[in-house]
Amino acid sequence: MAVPSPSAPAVRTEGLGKRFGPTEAVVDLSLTVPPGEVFGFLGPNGAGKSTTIRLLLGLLRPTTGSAWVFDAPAGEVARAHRRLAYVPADVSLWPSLTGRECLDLLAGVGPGTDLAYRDQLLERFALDPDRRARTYSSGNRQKVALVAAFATRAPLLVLDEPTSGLDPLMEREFRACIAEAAERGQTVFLSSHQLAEVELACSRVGIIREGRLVEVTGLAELRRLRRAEVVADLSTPAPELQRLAALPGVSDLRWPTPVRLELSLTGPPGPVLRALADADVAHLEMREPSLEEIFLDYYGQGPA
Ligand SMILES: Nc1ncnc2c1ncn2[C@@H]1O[C@H](COP(=O)(O)OP(=O)(O)OP(=O)(O)O)[C@@H](O)[C@H]1O
Repeated sequence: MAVPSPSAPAVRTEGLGKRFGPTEAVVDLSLTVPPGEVFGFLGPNGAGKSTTIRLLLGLLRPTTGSAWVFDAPAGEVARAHRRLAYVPADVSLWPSLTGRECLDLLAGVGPGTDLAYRDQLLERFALDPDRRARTYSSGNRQKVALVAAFATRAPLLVLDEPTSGLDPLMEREFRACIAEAAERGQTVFLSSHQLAEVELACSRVGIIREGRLVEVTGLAELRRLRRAEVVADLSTPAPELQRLAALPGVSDLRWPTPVRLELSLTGPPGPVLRALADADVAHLEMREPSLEEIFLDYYGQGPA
C-alpha cells in the first residue's frame, strides 16, 4: 500500500462547489481533516453531505474548487482510492453472489484486507456470509459494506450515513469499530444527520447546511446544540409551575392550555423533573427535535 505523506491532511477541500442545474448542492466548501481524526460531517437531509463525499471520491467532478485525499487530487482516482475505503449511504451488492463472495470482490478493489479481522467482524455484526446478497435486507447490505471497509487498513474510512439501517445493538458495534480504527491511527470521515451519533463517535464536527459549511466545532461546543422539547399534561391547573421559566436550561415556556405546558430544555433535566414532581402530571413527553429544527433555532433561516 502506498504510504501517505505524513504531513498531508487525510482530507482537504478548497473552495469546493457542485451545482446541479439550478441547485447549488455544495458551495465554496473548504475543510481540512488531519490524519488520525474521527471527523463528523453533520447536516440534515439534502444538506450536501453525499455530494461532498462523491466529489472527494472522484465520482463527481467539482464545478469549482478542488479536493485531495492525502496528497492525491480526488480526480486521480486510482491513487486516491489506494488510501481509502468507502461505505455509501445506499449499499448495492451483486444479487446472485453470497455475502462472502461480495466481500472477496470488495477486498480486491481496496487497499488490502485483514482477513482474520474480517472474520471477527462478521461475527460481531451477526452477518451470515453464506446467504445470497439478494436475500439481504438493506441493513444487512450495509453490514457487508461496513465489514468490508473496517477490515481494510485503509488510512481513510469514508462512511456516508452508515448506520441508517442498523439496530441499536449494531450501532454500538459500529462505534466500537470506529474506536478501533482510530486506535490504529486510521482517519474516519463520518457523515450523519444525527446529532447523537456524531456526538458519540467523533472528536470534531463540521456542520453543513444548504451546501455550506456553517462551522467546524469540537464536542463541547456541539453539546450546546442539544436540547429536548418537554410537554407535560396536568390533571389540574398548576400556576406555581410558572417558576419553571426561571430554572437553569429552560427556555420558551408555553401554556397552550391551562393544563398543558411546553418548554425547551438544554442541559441536565433534574431541576425540571423535580419541579414537575410536585405537580399532578398525567402525561410527560420529552422529544429531541430534528436536526433541521435545531439548526433553524441556532443558525436561523438558511443562507439561501
Ligand atoms: N445528481 C443530482 N442531480 C440533481 N440534484 C442533485 C443530485 N445529487 C444531489 N442533488 C441535490 O443536491 C442537494 C444535496 O444533496 P445530497 O444528497 O448531497 O445531500 P445529503 O446531505 O447527502 O442528504 P441525504 O442525507 O438526504 O442524502 C439536494 O438538494 C439534492 O436534491
